[in-house]
Amino acid sequence: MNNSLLVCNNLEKIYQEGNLDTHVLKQVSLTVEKGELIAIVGRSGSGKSTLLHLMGALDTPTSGSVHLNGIDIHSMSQSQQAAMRNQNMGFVYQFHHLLNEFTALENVCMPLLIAGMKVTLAKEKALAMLERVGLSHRIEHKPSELSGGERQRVAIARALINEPNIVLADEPTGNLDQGSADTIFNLIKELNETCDTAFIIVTHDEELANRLGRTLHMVDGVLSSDTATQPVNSATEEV
Ligand SMILES: Nc1ncnc2c1ncn2[C@@H]1O[C@H](COP(=O)(O)OP(=O)(O)OP(=O)(O)O)[C@@H](O)[C@H]1O
Repeated sequence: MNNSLLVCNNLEKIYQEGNLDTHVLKQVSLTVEKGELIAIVGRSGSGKSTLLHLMGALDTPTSGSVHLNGIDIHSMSQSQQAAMRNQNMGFVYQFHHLLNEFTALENVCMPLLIAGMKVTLAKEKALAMLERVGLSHRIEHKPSELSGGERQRVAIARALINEPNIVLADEPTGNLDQGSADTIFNLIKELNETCDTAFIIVTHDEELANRLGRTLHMVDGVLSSDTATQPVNSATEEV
C-alpha cells in the first residue's frame, strides 16, 4: 500500500528584488508518510518557514513541485487551493493567528462553517474538540482573555477540527513556558495517535524535535539531513 501523503520534488525558491536574488531553497526533496511526526530544524534564515509555506501552498516555488495525495497543489486554482487547505490541512503558528473578535468556540467553528456545515452541528463538534484540548471551561473567552498555552490549544483545536491529513506548525511552542510546551506536545502526540494526522513542525525547541519520530535539518536552504529519531518518552506534566 502506498502511504505517501505529501511529496516535495526538487523545490527551489528564489526571491527576486531588483537585481538581488535570494536563493532560499535549493533542490529540496522529501516524502511525508501518513501519520508521521516530523520536526524541521535549522538556524534562523535557513529556509524552514519557506519550506512549510510551500507545503501549504501559501507561497509558490520558483521550480519543483508539491503533491498532496498525488495531486500537484501548485497547479490548482486559488479556490481549489483554499478548499484543499480547508479539507486536508491544518495550520498552527507561534502567534496563534486566532481571530481576536471571536470566542474560542467561534474560532474553532470557523473552518467547519467555511466548509458549509450547519451552525448547530459545527458548534457540537467544536465543543467536543475544545473538550479534548482541555478547554471546556473557556469556550466563551476571546483570545485576549486566554493564556498563551490556552491560545495555542485553541489554535490546535481549530487546526484539527476538519480532521486534516496533515498539520503544518510553525514554532507551535515558540513563545510558551516548558509546562505549556509539554501540554501542547502531549496533545499533538495524542491526536497523531488517535486520528493518524501527520504533523510537520518547524521548531527551535530541541526537546520537542527529539520527541518526534523524524528530524529534517535545513542548512542554507538545503535539506542537509533527514534522520529517524528514537522518540523520547512523552512529557506528562500538565499546566
Ligand atoms: N519575501 C522575501 N523576500 C526576500 N527574502 C525573503 C523573503 N522571505 C524570506 N526571505 C529570506 O529567506 C530566508 C529564509 O527565510 P525563512 O523564514 O524560511 O527562514 P527560517 O529558517 O524559517 O528562519 P527563522 O528560524 O528565523 O524563522 C531568510 O534569509 C529570509 O531573509
